[in-house]
Amino acid sequence: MNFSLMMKIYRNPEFSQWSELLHRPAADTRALESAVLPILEAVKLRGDAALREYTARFDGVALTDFSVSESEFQAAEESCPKDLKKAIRLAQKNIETFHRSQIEKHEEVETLPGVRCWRRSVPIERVGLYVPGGSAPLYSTLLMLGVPARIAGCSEIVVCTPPQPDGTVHPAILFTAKTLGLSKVFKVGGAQAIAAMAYGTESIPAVYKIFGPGNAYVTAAKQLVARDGVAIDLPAGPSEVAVICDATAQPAFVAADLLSQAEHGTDSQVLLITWDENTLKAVMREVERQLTDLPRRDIAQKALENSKAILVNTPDEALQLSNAYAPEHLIIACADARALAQRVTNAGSVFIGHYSCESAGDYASGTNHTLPTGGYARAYSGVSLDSFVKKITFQHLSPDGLRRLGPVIETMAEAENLSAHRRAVSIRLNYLKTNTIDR
Ligand SMILES: NC(=O)c1ccc[n+]([C@@H]2O[C@H](COP(=O)([O-])OP(=O)(O)OC[C@H]3O[C@@H](n4cnc5c(N)ncnc54)[C@H](O)[C@@H]3O)[C@@H](O)[C@H]2O)c1
Ligand SMILES: N[C@H](CO)Cc1c[nH]c[nH+]1
Ligand SMILES: [Zn+2]
Repeated sequence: MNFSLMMKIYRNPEFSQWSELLHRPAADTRALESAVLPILEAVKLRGDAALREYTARFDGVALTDFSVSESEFQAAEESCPKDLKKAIRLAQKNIETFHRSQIEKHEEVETLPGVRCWRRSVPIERVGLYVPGGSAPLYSTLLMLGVPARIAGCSEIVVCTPPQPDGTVHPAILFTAKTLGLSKVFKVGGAQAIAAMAYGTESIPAVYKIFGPGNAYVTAAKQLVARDGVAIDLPAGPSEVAVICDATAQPAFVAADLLSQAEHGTDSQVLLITWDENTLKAVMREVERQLTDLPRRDIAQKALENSKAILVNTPDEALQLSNAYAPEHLIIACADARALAQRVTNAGSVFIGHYSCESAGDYASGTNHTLPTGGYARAYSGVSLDSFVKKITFQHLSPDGLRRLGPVIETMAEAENLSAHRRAVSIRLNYLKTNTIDR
């Protein structure tokens, strides 16, 4: 058994090797941009006609109508297995519970007597949700995006997802959409779907913010349309997991977790970090064993080639490494997992202890699975209720409030040489004193 062929093993790496450890297989941004820009331009200029061409080219389907009809929703509901429907409903309930808990109470505060400030969360009216469907129909992503969009109160919710080779959408995606009360579902995927939601076409309405993960084309398209003023959620690219484990971990559990993200795509990356050599060896053996009967073995195997098993000296070093890497998902499978979790500074979502598998967060624990990848977890959060609202600030100054604050504003405006700013105050203060407008 030669597992070093799958995942590169690093034993007690020097600090000088860290940049290699933290490296992710980078997409060729230039090549991606030159593939994606013409798609965006074509959809912007030619709307549905361009969508038809790209859908034929990339998805192999000739479609005349992109919108999912009522009879297709009906057929999907009938063909979706009962136990799957039940599972989707339970996951939806948990995701709802967790995201409802994010509703903020905004307090009104008086910063000075007569000067009151407050904030209100206002839903983004038009949002577009991208549900990946290239290599797997990720209906769970629709739950992760649709539930908070609904709770936030977004009034127009557009869903785009690639058609299957027979021109339909996977029944689980349509059942989920129906359960969430989302009826605007379009059979368009890839960069062309992002362009359609950004610029609008004859059949697909333009939105103000685009959400959802996807492959490199989708992620590049989101970043490019953002230059045209459409908001995007976050860079959610190829899936990743880092597992920090000690000798108390079950190697079979850890291997299953690593493979669960490796099977997403050949560009996924997984990291094993431990200070126990025997555990490292046992996990690697398990990975090799479990790989043999994995239906998506070829994909996972390729992803493992990008992946690393790292033997560190101490738990401290494990955490430092993980914080520097900023994984999308971090599993801490250690005896004192909760204490270690307190010291996580960079990660999308953290799974604590031997029974908190990452798939729980992918589907049904309640947390959101749309998370920052590629190191963006250093500065970005995953999708949450906040992602679907704007927080508008309000203030009200009474005459007394302005009397108190006015001189401060005048002084500050003067120091910036902005006399119109100053006048906006002085003209009012003078009016309060003399009841006349000073010209
Ligand atoms: N970070 C997260 O939160 C998160 C969550 C779920 C999934 N993911 C990731 O999402 C990705 C899903 O990717 P996918 O490919 O399965 O589905 P996808 O829906 O993102 O992409 C499929 C589309 O790509 C387009 N496409 C295919 N080949 C093309 C080409 N040569 N040129 C231009 N466009 C092309 C097609 O139009 C197709 O419809 C995976 O990498 C997975 O790891 C990430
Ligand atoms: N792990 C993915 C996020 O990186 C989400 C997902 C959807 N289905 C299964 N997994
Ligand atoms: Zn997953």
